[in-house]
Amino acid sequence: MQFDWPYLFSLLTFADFWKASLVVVQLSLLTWCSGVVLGMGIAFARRSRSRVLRKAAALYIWLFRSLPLLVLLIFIFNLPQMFPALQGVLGNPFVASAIALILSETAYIAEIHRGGLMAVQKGQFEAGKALGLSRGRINAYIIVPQALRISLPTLVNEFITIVKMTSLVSVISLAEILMVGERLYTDNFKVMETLLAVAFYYVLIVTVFERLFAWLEVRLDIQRRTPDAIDAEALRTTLPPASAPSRRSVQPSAKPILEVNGMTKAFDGKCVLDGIHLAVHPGEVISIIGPSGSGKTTLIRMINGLEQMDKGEVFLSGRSFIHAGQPDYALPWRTQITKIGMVFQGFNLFPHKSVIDNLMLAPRLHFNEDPRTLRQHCLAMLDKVGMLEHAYKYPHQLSGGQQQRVAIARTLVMKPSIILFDEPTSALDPERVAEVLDVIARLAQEGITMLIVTHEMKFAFSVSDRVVFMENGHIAVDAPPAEIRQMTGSRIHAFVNDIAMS
Ligand SMILES: Nc1ncnc2c1ncn2[C@@H]1O[C@H](COP(=O)(O)OP(=O)(O)OP(=O)(O)O)[C@@H](O)[C@H]1O
Repeated sequence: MQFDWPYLFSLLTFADFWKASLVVVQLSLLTWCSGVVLGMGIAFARRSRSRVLRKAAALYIWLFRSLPLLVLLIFIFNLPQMFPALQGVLGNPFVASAIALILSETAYIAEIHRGGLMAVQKGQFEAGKALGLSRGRINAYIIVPQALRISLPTLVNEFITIVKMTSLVSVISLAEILMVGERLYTDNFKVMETLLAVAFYYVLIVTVFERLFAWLEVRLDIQRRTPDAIDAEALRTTLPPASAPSRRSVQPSAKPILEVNGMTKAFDGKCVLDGIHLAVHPGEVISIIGPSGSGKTTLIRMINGLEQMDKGEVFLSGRSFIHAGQPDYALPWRTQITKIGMVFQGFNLFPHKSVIDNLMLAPRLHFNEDPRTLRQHCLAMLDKVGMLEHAYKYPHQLSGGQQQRVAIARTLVMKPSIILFDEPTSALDPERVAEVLDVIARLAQEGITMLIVTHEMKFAFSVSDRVVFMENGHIAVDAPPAEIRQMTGSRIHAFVNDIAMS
């Protein structure tokens, strides 16, 4: 039998094929979009703390990944035999196909999302939590956008798989591309010509969508973005005047702004903090030093609820803030957390947001401030840490020291009563350490209350009102630097000298 080229070319303009292509596109998009949304729900359920939810999600994924799509399609299309009331809905092959495809694809896409969610660094959630954002907002604004960006290539791949899988729905008589072809070649026996036309339509759909998604990937790729140029000098003149640095005035007699009472914590049965008591007064700068593993970071993380304590309580401005056994996101914590700022060792900037958006995210969600005023305030804080000209860059376009200065500005825009610093310079190259320490020293001069975990002894002794020396989960020394300098022959003296020599 001769290959019929004119017949093949005529099929490229055959109306039924174009209509069937539209059905394939509609069905694929509906399946993919529903799968992306529902799959995210299942992925979260899979990571939920609720055992029931975790089990239910795992069961769903196991079941619908095990069932062949063909079996599912025929089963759903024939369900009205058991439940005649469903005939009105499932009697429509498009609806039955969509339901079967969505049920099946959601299971696969949920696992893709789970991979994406797992790839987002834990510090991102903690940064959101430290900024007082609810779990839902952290997920919506910080975690999910990053997870989707990570999974996009795999999700696109899944879309293409869906397009090809739609050919199976011909089994329940939906007029998609393969079905149109089958009808033709069973009439005229021109199998090769017809199947080539069928292939053409699938390749065309896949190519169009591949191009579309490739364009989307480029648009979403922040690595390719060049930041808008900024005239920092001109911008500075539009900013609200920086408040004149208030001379530091520590009032030891005033009520503590932060009080830690009997804080105790064990990890895997090993006591890491053993009944810590600490009072921080307004305007005070306290450095926490001590050997590795003495519990400094754990202490600071428990003060703002990033880690749960076993015993004890934290008071903020005289009010109970966190206590042992308190559920995560309990009300007192929720309402007061923005008063405590946190600067992390690893910066934890949001990589999918520009510098200015990193600063604006939390205040925009917390405070009912006019967006223009808020933006000006954020720019002023960037100016304060010497980062104004970098306002429209992304975190990956900054050095470590610059990222840490942005992280400090992000904390300052929340107008906290006290800022906790967890080894703010430990992740920096030696030549970048000074620029961050300078910023912290300036904040100290302005009278901002600070609790700083640090290994920078010279800095700690020069800016602090008190130095707290921790050892084996205890506070071994809590005294002004001048007093500590007199403690020759003591353990802290030896420790400080050791660090200074190293
Ligand atoms: N999530 C955790 N699970 C188990 N053990 C932990 C956890 N976090 C901290 N620890 C342990 O608690 C102890 C204190 O850790 P922590 O990070 O508070 O010490 P640190 O004084 O800050 O040390 P470094 O100066 O090295 O950062 C260490 O022995 C550490 O291994």
